[in-house]
This record gives sequence, C-alpha cells and structure tokens, in this order.
Amino acid sequence: MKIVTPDAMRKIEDEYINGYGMDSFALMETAVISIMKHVNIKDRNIVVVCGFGNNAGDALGVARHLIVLHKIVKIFICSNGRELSRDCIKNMNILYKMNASIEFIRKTEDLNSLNKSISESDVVIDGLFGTGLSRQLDTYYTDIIKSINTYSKYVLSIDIPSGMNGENGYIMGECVKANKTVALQFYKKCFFCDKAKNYTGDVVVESLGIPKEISEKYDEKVYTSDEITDKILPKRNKYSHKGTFGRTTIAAGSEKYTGAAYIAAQAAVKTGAGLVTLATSKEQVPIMQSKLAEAMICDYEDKYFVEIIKKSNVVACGPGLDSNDSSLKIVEEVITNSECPIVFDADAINVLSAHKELLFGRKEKNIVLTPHPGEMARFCGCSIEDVNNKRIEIAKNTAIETNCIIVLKGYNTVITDGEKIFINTTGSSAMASGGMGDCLTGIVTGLISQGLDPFKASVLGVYIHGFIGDSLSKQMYSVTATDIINKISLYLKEFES
Ligand SMILES: NC(=O)C1=CN([C@@H]2O[C@H](COP(=O)(O)OP(=O)(O)OC[C@H]3O[C@@H](n4cnc5c(N)ncnc54)[C@H](O)[C@@H]3O)[C@@H](O)[C@H]2O)[C@H](O)CC1
Ligand SMILES: [K+]
Repeated sequence: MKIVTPDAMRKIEDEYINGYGMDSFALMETAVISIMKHVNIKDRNIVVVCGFGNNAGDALGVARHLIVLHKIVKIFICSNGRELSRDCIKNMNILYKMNASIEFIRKTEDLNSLNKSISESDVVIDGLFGTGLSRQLDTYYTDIIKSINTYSKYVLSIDIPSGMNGENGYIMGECVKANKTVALQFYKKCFFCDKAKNYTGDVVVESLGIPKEISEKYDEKVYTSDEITDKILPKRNKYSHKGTFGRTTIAAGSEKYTGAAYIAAQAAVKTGAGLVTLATSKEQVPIMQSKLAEAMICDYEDKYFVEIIKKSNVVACGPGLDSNDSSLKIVEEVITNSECPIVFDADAINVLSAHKELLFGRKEKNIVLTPHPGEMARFCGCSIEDVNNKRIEIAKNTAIETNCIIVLKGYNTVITDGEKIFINTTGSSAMASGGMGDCLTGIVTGLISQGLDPFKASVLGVYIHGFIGDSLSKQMYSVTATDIINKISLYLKEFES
C-alpha cells in the first residue's frame, strides 16, 4: 500500500477534480460513505467536531448520514471566524435544512457546552483538521482538542488525528487521541513517525476510488512492506539440491557473546539456505559444533574463513561480535574478499561507523546494514532522538550516502535502497527480546542465499519475522527468537510463488 505526504495527496486530489473532471462534492461523499462504515451502529449519542476545511466537510457529511439513521447528533463548528470551504458550506446548508443541532465555538465559555456534549456522547467524530494542517495551533484549537481528549469515551478521527502534521508526524501543539483513524485513499506519512501510534489508534485505509494513473504520477516511492511481500519467494523445485539454495557464511560470535551466532546461523538454516558455514571465535567452535546440527563451523583464524567467503553467495557479519580491533579485521576480511551480498548487523555496523570508506567502491548495491536506532545514531553521528524523529529521512539519506540498503529496525522498521522506501507493518512489543535482531539477520541472509535480491530479501525478511511474531503472540505472552526460528519454514510456505 502506498504512503503519501499531504502535498502528494493534494496534487492527486487536484488532478482528479480539475484534470479528470471529478466532482469535489461527490469525492467528499465517497469519503463520507466510507467513514460511515466505521461508526458503530449501536452508538446513539454522537458529537461531531469540525474545523472549517474539507476535513470538516467530511465530518458534516457523516453527521448528515447519522441524523438520517435517527442518531442524536450534536455538531460543533470550530472555525474561529474563518470562512468555511465550499463543500463544507454545502454540507452545512443541507444540515440547516434538516434542522440539525449546530453550534459554533466562538469563545472560551462555548467550551462548556462542548465539554458537556462530549461527556454525554458515545463517540466523537473528529473533523477539525486533516491533511491541511500546516501551522502550530493556537490556544483556541488546543483547548478544543484538550476537551475532546478529556471528556470523550471513543474518538473516530477522519483521515488524520487532528493536531498531527501529516508530513512529519509532529504534534502541532496538541493532538486528538483517536481510538481509530479512517485514512482516506492512502496511508499518510505521519502514521509511521515515532509517536504517531499514541494518537492514531487503529488505522484503516478506505479507498476513494481514485484512478491508479493519477496516483502513480505522484508516487513518492514510499510503501508499506505488504506492497511487495506477497508471493515473492521462488518456488523450491523438487529436483533442486543444496547447492541450488546458496552457500552462506555467517561471521558471528566472540568470546564475549555466544547466543547471537547460534541464532543467526540457525535462522539462516531454517529459512532454507543451502549450505551454511558459521565462522566464529576459537572458543566458540566446540560449543557451536554441539549446538548446530546442520551448519559447518570454522574459526576466524582458519585460512578456510577467507576461502569460504570467496565462495559464498551471501555473507552475514556482526551478530555477537565485539567492537574491538579483531572485529575490524573480520569486517575488512568479509568486505575485501567478497563481491556477493553482505548483511552487516550489530557490532559490525559499529565498526563500520568509524570506517565508512570500507563500504565504498562496490560494483553493486548489495550490502545491507541492519542497525537499531542506537547503531544508526552512532553511524550517522547524531542522537537517538534525532533518529527517532526522522526515521525515514535518516534511513534514506544513509542509503544514498553509503550506497547500501538500510534496514532501520524498531517499531515500523524502515527498509530503503535510497530510492524506494518500505515501511514494515508487522511485529509488536511481544517480540522485544534478546536475539531478535540476530534472528532477522539470519532470515534476510537465508532469503538472499536462495536468490532473492538483497533489497527484496530485506523487505520480505523483516515482514515475515514480524508476521511470525504477530501470529505467535496471539497465543503467547512473549515471543523469543527461538520461537520464531522454530516456525520460519512453516510460515515461509505462504510466501512461495
Ligand atoms: N484527499 C482527498 O482526495 C480528499 C480529502 N478530503 C478531506 O479533506 C481534507 C483536507 O482538507 P483541507 O481543506 O485541505 O484541509 P483541512 O480540513 O485539514 O484544514 C483546513 C484549513 O486549516 C488551515 N490551517 C492549517 N494549519 C492551521 C492552524 N494551525 N490553525 C488554523 N488553521 C490552520 C489550512 O489552511 C486549511 O485550509 C483531508 O484530510 C480529507 O479529510 C475530501 O473530503 C475527500 C477527498
Ligand atoms: K481529523
């Protein structure tokens, strides 16, 4: 599914209306009908809070349908003296003809009536601002939003919770805390910003039937990951052999950390990588030999390590490494001896933060970096807060600067090659446990080894990792990396073409 900025949405809407001749009021009515699907039919007392633009126009249309359904509807128009949009006026005039209850909020005392109505209502329809919000809100509006947040039982926001900047998710003074947001036609970019989930509630997207030819013209190349994850895994031919599914090297583990190497290697095996070799520290070799039945094991010092890198279809490097000089040597060996895709994770990324030059000069864009926000911040030389505030931009810029694929982990993991951006929608806090990142590295690596290009493998890997976690968390309070590993192969079947 496409994700749009308010600017693109405006252009799309404008072209549909002015270029294709679609009637703007008909388009608004399409929005209204789709929003109506999300009003609980059992709710009787409904408050509709409107601003003065087309978001308010949508809300007034909803009010009209609710009155027809014999609901008790109280409408509050919060324009602060501004002129209402044309289609908003159209809906308001119809409502006047229907003798609807309409109050204007003009001064602070008018808030008493709003507060009382909201506290007596079952649901508030929030149509204050949508994609048009561009400036910081003054106290007139922040007070109204505070009233909604204080007195409401349930809020249904139209398009965007009012008060959130549709472009960057910034809270423009105050923001409605919705239980559900009905987004029109596309996801808005703000939904995927750091704190958006605290305000949007559940997000549903409703189509307005805008033709594809128009939306494709204003494609900003930002999508949710389900846009490409369906049926992208090559079918496993029954006459194939282990060589068909690639030779994979996992360079992971150190004296200090043991579990990570095991998890990454086992995840790659279970994802279907053909021949997996784990290169690890000398001390770990006997332990890993006893734990990993299907993978071969060598140590970093072994001359076989460089040989196997050269023969690999994909190398993963980083889980359980330490950020010391011997790790730098391992990272250098991996980069200088391979042309194949590489997935760098964890301390390998920390090492690369101080040696970005190692990433330059590759023929193909086939290095994947999978930082969490802390690693991303170190890599970019900024704060974690900066990363969290601008996840999409930071991931994209880093992908452009390094010519790598960036998988910026966290809630709504961002995957980008610098051109296209995919935002993952699977996964939850039930998966917040040690080893999850190592497991993801193994899955992405396992997918690349089977022939998927590194970018698609990253998008699918992140998606399936979260998808399994979501599935398991329906029955389990918390989900561990081992739980995911045990189910990968079962779930991957669903993604086979
Ligand atoms: N996209 C579509 O195809 C459709 C969208 N619909 C709905 O329309 C809104 C967008 O409507 P718009 O009139 O452009 O803007 P808003 O209603 O969000 O805002 C009104 C108005 O507010 C002004 N403004 C901006 N910042 C502030 C501020 N801080 N204080 C006061 N006023 C402010 C700004 O100038 C705007 O003009 C979209 O979200 C959908 O809900 C259609 O109904 C269906 C088609
Ligand atoms: K709204």
